[in-house]
Parts: sequence; C-alpha cells; structure tokens
Amino acid sequence: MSTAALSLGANLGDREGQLRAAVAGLSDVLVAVSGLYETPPWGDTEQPAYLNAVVLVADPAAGPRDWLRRAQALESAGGRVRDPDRRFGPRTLDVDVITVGTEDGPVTWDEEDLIVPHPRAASRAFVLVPLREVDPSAELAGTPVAELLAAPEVAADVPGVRRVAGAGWWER
Ligand SMILES: Nc1ncnc2c1ncn2[C@@H]1O[C@H](COP(=O)(O)OP(=O)(O)OP(=O)(O)O)[C@@H](O)[C@H]1O
Ligand SMILES: Nc1nc2c(c(=O)[nH]1)N=C(CO)CN2
Repeated sequence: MSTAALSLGANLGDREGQLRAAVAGLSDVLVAVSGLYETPPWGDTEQPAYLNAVVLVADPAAGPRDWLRRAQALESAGGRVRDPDRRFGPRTLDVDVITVGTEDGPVTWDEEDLIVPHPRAASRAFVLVPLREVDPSAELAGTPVAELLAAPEVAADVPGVRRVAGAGWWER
C-alpha cells in the first residue's frame, strides 16, 4: 500500500471551490481531509491570503511518481493560472506531494522534478498545521511534525494559520 500526504492551496478565483474540486478528484483514493485553513502568503508576501488543506490518500499500486502525476493533473483540471516568472506567486490551485509511505516506512525521492519529502514543507506552518490534524504521528525526514512546528521560525507563523472550516467542508 502506498500512502501520501498532499497539500492543497489556492489564493486566486473561487479558492474554496477549487480546493473542493481537487478533493473530489481524489475521491477514489481519499483517506482523510483536514479542516480548511486561511493562511497569510508565505515566501512572497505581496499577494492575497491562501486557503490551504492537507489530504491523506492511499492506493496499493501508486508510487511517488504516480502521486506527482495525479497532483499535476488536478492542477491542470483546476485551470491552473500562475505567473511562471514569480516564485511562490499567486495561483488558482497548487497541489504538492508532501510525504509518501508504504507499510515498510517513509519513501524518499530525489530527482530534479520530484523531491519527497517536499523540500520546503518543514518550514511551512500552512502545511504542518493541517498535516498534524490529519496525521498527528507524521514525520518529515525523521522529524515529528510537532517538533517542526515548535521551531522558532515556524512557530512564529502558527498563530496566523486560522482554521475557517471543520471536517466536511469539502462535501458542501
Ligand atoms: N514533492 C513535490 N511536489 C510537487 N512538485 C514537486 C515536488 N518536488 C519537486 N516538484 C517539482 O516542482 C515543480 C514546481 O512546482 P510548483 O510550480 O508547484 O512550485 P511552487 O508551487 O512555485 O513552489 P513550491 O513547490 O515550493 O510550493 C514541479 O514542476 C514539480 O516537478
Ligand atoms: N500561505 C501560503 N503561502 C504560499 C503557498 C500556500 O499554499 N499557502 N503556496 C506557495 C506556492 O509556492 C507560496 N506561498
């Protein structure tokens, strides 16, 4: 069995509708969906606030590349609009592969177009807070999510990560 944690984000257009469509597109593999969080923009602060969530998915036949393909298909279906010249800039839908695991433990991947665990997830409160909600025992490269959240530069961002809708927001 391959499991993965995927992060969803949107800060342009119908943010909640785009995230709901992404969750619907994962219905055949869905294990858990976090609440919905409104979060200040990270990395490039001159842009609108994001809605973020994390989903857990599972598929006996999937590997890391299948999860990336799936994430990118959702972004395309979500009418991905973004400025290619602006790193960390605004977008209609972003789907990142945060972690992958099997019964044997965490899976790591290190290729140009796919790095797992996601290389910036450990510094992003907007990923770690919803990840902890759906999987309190989650670890990134061996470090527990609770420990990552306690690191000063991440802890400073945690109060800004506001849960704006609870379980079931994606079914409305
Ligand atoms: N774990 C991963 N999840 C998603 N994309 C990844 C991952 N590792 C590498 N990539 C690559 O990153 C490239 C850029 O992705 P994207 O445009 O979503 O970046 P970004 O959203 O601007 O930044 P970030 O990845 O920090 O959120 C993708 O083409 C993809 O191949
Ligand atoms: N709060 C928040 N900030 C971001 C996000 C995101 O999903 N949420 N995604 C980004 C893309 O790289 C850049 N900054």
